[in-house]
Amino acid sequence: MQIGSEKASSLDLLSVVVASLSDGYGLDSSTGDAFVENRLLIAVLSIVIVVLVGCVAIFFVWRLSGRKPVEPPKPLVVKTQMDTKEDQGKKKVTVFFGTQTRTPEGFAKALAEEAKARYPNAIFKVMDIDEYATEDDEHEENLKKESLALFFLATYGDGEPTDNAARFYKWFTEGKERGTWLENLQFGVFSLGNQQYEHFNKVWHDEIVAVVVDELLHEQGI
Ligand SMILES: Cc1cc2nc3c(=O)[nH]c(=O)nc-3n(C[C@H](O)[C@H](O)[C@H](O)COP(=O)(O)O)c2cc1C
Repeated sequence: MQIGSEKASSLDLLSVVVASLSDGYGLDSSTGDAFVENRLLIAVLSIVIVVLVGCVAIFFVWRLSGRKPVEPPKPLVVKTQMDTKEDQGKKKVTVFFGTQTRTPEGFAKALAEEAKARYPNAIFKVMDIDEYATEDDEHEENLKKESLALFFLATYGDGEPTDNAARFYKWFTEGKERGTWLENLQFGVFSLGNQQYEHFNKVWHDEIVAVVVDELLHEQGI
């Protein structure tokens, strides 16, 4: 079988090898050169591919090792105890939430986070209003120590407070005879409701849950 010495393809080489095996022919010198050249080419290509694969692998390892592990969101620390030493002298803000399915809690936490970033010298506590006091007397005792309180209160049922705010609401609205005792308290009340409800943000006497709290805070604070 004749094979051009200059341009022997892999196919040609293969057929020579097969022929030499079956017919006992040996490779002539030119075919041998082409074979050596192709082997060299394959070896170079193999090295290039191995180097490329290695580079890609090193790149991915480097990317993965450089990437910071995803940190879970830090829970907002809810302080229930009085000031620690480092807190003393700082403005204290308590953000209460009255909620059924946590929407007001989300707002309260978002506000506290934003405010913390803006006012690093203030201390923000986010508080489930139901956990503010175990006994009714504690409500008064604790509220007297507040200087700035924010309330996020949702309206439910026929314009009623949420379950977790019911106890505070009852205590607060039934204690009108307390007179003026919150004069040092600055406060803000945010009402959460839905206009699609007949009693949009309303309780008896056409008052809003949050408005009731707001009005009473005014009454008892001024
Ligand atoms: C069963 C139910 C009753 C509600 N009743 C009232 C209502 O009487 N007046 C009102 O303004 N909003 C009402 N809302 C709307 C909620 O106050 C509002 O969706 C609020 O954001 C819910 O907060 P949450 O995450 O604490 O449930 C009611 C919602 C539900 C699901």
